[in-house]
Amino acid sequence: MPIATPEVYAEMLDRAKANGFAYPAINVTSSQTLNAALRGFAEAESDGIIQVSTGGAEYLSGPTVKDMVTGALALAGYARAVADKYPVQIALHTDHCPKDKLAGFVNPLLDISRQRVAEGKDPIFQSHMWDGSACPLDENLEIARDLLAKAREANVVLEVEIGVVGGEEDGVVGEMNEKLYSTPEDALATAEALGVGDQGRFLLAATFGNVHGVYKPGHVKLRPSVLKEIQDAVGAQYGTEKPFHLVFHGGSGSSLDEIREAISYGVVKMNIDTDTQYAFTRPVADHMLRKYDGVLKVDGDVGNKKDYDPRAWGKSAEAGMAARIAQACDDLLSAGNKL
Ligand SMILES: O=C(CO)COP(=O)(O)O
Ligand SMILES: O=C[C@H](O)COP(=O)(O)O
Ligand SMILES: [Zn+2]
Ligand SMILES: [Zn+2]
Repeated sequence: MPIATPEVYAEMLDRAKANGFAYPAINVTSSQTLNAALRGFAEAESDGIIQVSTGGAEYLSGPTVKDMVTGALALAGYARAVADKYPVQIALHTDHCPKDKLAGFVNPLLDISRQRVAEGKDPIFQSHMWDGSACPLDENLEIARDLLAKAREANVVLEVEIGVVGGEEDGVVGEMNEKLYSTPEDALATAEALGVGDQGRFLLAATFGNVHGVYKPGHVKLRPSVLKEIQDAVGAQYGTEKPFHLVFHGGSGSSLDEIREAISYGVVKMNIDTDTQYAFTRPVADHMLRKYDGVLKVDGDVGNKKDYDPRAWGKSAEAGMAARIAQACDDLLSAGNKL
């Protein structure tokens, strides 16, 4: 299938909310992890979302080049070419973009998409995330308002974050405090600033103890009921049930109960990175340890080209990651549910 058009993406998101399921949103950083994600979605017969972080985009441009726009465009171009071969709908998204990176990432990408849409083409990415969680809420929402207007012109969905996601993001470890839980007041302010879909389509990452990375139990507690409080408060004010399309960050390591409860409150997208990173690398570790005398030139020997060919371990890595994604599709009830 071609990459989801804005119309198809809108239908995907609305179907998920109406039918009580969510899409895994998988972070990718290379053609291999992208191919693994496509394979995982196809094997689960699930539509899905593939996303790239600012660090991922920088890496994709070449680790010495470090240009986020170049890397993001390269990833999208590659995805557009290969996604055609899979029987599922895939939307492309860019992950957390803080204020100091807007000018070098989301703004130029939105400009390119606006230009394309003016020429009658589809946008490059179907959605972008603005992460204003480090700003005061007023400023976060003011920037979100501007971006939502630009995104609307580009036929792009905007994801915004209220509250804070803990753990690691681009190597920076965030604080663990009460800000990890969004409040109904934050959500009401969001609806006031951005509407409830009438000023342009947006996704809301309202936090409920979400953390990037996987930690030992007891670190922070996920409280999905925070999402219900938010939907109920804003729903009562605007006379709609579950007004927000919600995003669950830090999906790795979450229990099935937490996931299913969150979905029941209107989560339509769950981000997964750490678990799929591990699922990719685990088979590589196995390969290197089992075949160390093939991948290394031990004691002056010549090694084994068949073992150190990057495709040999790359294929196992991709299979491992694809299986974890198929698992996520089962957990999120998107498996077997494609458009
Ligand atoms: O939220 C995420 C990306 O935005 C992913 O979080 P995890 O790495 O904890 O799965
Ligand atoms: O933001 C969280 C995702 O796990 C992306 O991670 P990254 O910023 O290290 O690419
Ligand atoms: Zn954040
Ligand atoms: Zn996140």
